Amino acid sequence: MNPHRRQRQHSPRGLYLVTPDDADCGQLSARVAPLLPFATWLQYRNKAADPALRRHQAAALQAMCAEAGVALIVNDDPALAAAVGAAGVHLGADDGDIAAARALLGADAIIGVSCYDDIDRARAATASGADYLAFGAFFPSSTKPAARRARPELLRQAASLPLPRVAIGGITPDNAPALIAAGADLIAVIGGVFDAPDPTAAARACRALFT
Ligand SMILES: Cc1ncc(COP(=O)(O)OP(=O)(O)O)c(N)n1
Ligand SMILES: Cc1nc(C(=O)O)sc1CCOP(=O)(O)O
Ligand SMILES: [Mg+2]
Repeated sequence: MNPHRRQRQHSPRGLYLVTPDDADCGQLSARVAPLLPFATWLQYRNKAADPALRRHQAAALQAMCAEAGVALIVNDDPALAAAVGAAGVHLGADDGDIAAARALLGADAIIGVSCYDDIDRARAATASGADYLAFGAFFPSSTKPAARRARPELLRQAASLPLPRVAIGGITPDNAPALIAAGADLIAVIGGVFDAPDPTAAARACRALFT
């Protein structure tokens, strides 16, 4: 079995690092490499890249993740996840359905679903075979300023569902403890790590919140 997919059998916890849009392949790899020791999962997300660049960057990150023992999850695009042998895919409301992704990626793949502030969407995703549920945005996000906002109480409510809960949106090492106390199993972070004065220290601090 792919060792990165084996995590699906356990209860994943920790930092779910998400990449910033960065068109420079070498720079993206150099920014991510020192952070991988602190990440449970890495999501490749680049909303600005064309398909060729996305393919190139996803393949480079997959090689780094395989080396580091971190599961790579590709945002939006099950076909790209399959092409580079990633561990899974993250699907939002506009990104296609779980069944199609499952058919393409197989039973072991990690398929995550955005639930925003909507517990009914989380129930439906659970019934459709999702592997984790993402809620947010919990804090103002400079990456996604117009993101719908969610309250920590939603994480408590989602404890009734049998899947890992991911919190996203404006998360930093300073504000994450309230979300973890509310039940977040993973914190998904872009700016709170990559825009920090010392990204490695920020990633380490996120990781330490789960120990
Ligand atoms: C872990 C995680 N949670 C939520 C999202 C957002 O997905 P989506 O709503 O499809 O928005 P985009 O990221 O595609 O702009 C995510 N990517 N990851
Ligand atoms: C990609 C994304 N999705 C969100 C949601 O609420 O679904 S918030 C968000 C942005 C996450 O980046 P940062 O950590 O910089 O705020
Ligand atoms: Mg999406």
